[in-house]
Amino acid sequence: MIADLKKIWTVFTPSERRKAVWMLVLVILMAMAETLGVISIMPFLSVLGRPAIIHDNPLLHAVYQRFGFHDSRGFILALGLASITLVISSSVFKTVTLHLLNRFVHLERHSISARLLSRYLHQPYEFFLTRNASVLGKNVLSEVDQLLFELIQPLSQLIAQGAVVLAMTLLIFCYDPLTAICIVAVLSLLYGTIYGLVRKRLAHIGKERQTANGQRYLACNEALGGIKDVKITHSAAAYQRQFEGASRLFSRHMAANDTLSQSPLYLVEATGYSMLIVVALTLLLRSNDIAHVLPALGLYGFAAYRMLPAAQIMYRGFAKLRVSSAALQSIHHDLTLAVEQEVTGTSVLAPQREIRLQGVRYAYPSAPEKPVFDGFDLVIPANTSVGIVGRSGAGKSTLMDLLLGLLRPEAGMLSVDGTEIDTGNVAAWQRAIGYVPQHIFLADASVAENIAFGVPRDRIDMQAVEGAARAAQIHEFVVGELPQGYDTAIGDRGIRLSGGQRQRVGIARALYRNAPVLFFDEATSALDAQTEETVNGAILNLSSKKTIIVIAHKKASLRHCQQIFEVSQGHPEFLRTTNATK
Ligand SMILES: Nc1ncnc2c1ncn2[C@@H]1O[C@H](COP(=O)(O)OP(=O)(O)OP(=O)(O)O)[C@@H](O)[C@H]1O
Repeated sequence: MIADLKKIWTVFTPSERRKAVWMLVLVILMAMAETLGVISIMPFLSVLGRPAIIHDNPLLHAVYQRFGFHDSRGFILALGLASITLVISSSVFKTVTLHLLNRFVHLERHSISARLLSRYLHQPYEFFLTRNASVLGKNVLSEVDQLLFELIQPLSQLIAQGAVVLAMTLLIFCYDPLTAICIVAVLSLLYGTIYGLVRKRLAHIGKERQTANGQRYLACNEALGGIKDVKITHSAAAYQRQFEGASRLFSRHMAANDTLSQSPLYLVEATGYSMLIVVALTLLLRSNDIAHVLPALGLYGFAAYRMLPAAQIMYRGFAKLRVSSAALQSIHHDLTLAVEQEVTGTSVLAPQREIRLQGVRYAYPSAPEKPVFDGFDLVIPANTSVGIVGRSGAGKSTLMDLLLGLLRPEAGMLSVDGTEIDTGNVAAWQRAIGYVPQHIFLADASVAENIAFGVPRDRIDMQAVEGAARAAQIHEFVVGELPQGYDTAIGDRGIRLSGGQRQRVGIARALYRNAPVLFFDEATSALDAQTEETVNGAILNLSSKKTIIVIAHKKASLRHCQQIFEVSQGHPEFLRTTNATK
């Protein structure tokens, strides 16, 4: 538990830790205000029960004299009003503190999920080859909620109510130490025993809840993301079952968690109120004077009224800490992932002479013993067009990812004009690149926003968008057939466009930035022969001063390229230099 508490502390940033300390101070003040409310009822009840006490008790007498009261009725009235004022003020203060606490917790949700997403986005590309995207999404959106609302919020309430219980105990202790010790002992024994009985079950629920939550997200994302395959293979029922299984388990665990963390309340309430009656009877037997018993009973009653729910909330905090431990572990782990220092700047590393892969070895993390390349050499002269072919699985996409600087060679290097590409200059190299992948990702935004991908709407250069769209042979379609031209929304992942149209939007995107190096990974495979020919011709015409690298399955798609290499068995084989001119 101590380890978990330390982890929570490290999840906060230094400024959030300072805020957390302020919250703690407010919470303690809240407990003090509450105690004052309880104390204020005592003189009122004492005088109400036995007005003569005004003159017996020196403190009451001094107050009576100081404010110039003439009869006990007026004094009782004033004491009652003072007590009401204190109780109301303490409630107002509590409400404000509660709001501040809630604000802190909700803004923490924002802060932690934003930092977690940022951590993920700054991981190297390889990280995403081994981690499932929907699990990462679940961590950012759902596990952070679990951490905040099922752990940090109950924990803050635990501290708040802990202070209340402590203040109440001290108050009763001043009045009657033995009773205070008895109350604390009984409450601790009750809650301690219950917690001891359920703690293992709570930890188990926490772990299973997290797995079930992941499976829920996975089933949902896969079914909706691959809706076409789901429809055609009629696998909706299977996905529905997969989702429902995980979702039901998740809900059952949440229900068990709520029950286990709430159920002792009734037992403890029953015990608490029974104890109150026992205390009342004992007091009555001891003094036989109801006037003496009344104030003490008022105090105990009010203290019990405040203490029992507070003790229950404390128990709930401990129980939630147990259940949410698994979520805390994974968020804490991911928040401490090392991130690549992003090199800021605008420099562009455009090749003047060559792009070179030299002695490159690369194996995927999941198959470290099976390198895709070992001792791989390739030289791409600047301002030429180079085609790369190879059978399926030969390593073309891996080669592309190495050239793009997404994958880092384990041995050997990628260099541009003799400069080795490393973490310090990979961003400058990538700024020189326009890339058209095999599967183009289109955002649910307008055509213009998709072509100028990543550029804020108001900073899009519409002339450049149109120029790129013309070169990619999509301009006529956009202005002629789309209802709002470049402003037309193309739907989630471009669902309102054909495969070829999507590819051409992707090509226009690569051309928009006017990058000196263009990579095409099977980028024209969805185009008919005539459009492919026109697109390829247009790209090569447009890019008279560009280095173009094209990956294709069919050699025929590479006829515009000046050099063609075939990748086979981890090595490039120079096939030919074509007559293609740029
Ligand atoms: N993330 C990965 N983890 C492990 N192995 C991988 C991964 N991606 C690809 N591979 C393996 O690396 C080899 C090269 O794959 P790559 O995708 O580069 O081939 P390719 O030539 O582009 O194939 P295709 O033309 O079918 O797209 C294959 O044996 C493949 O199984």
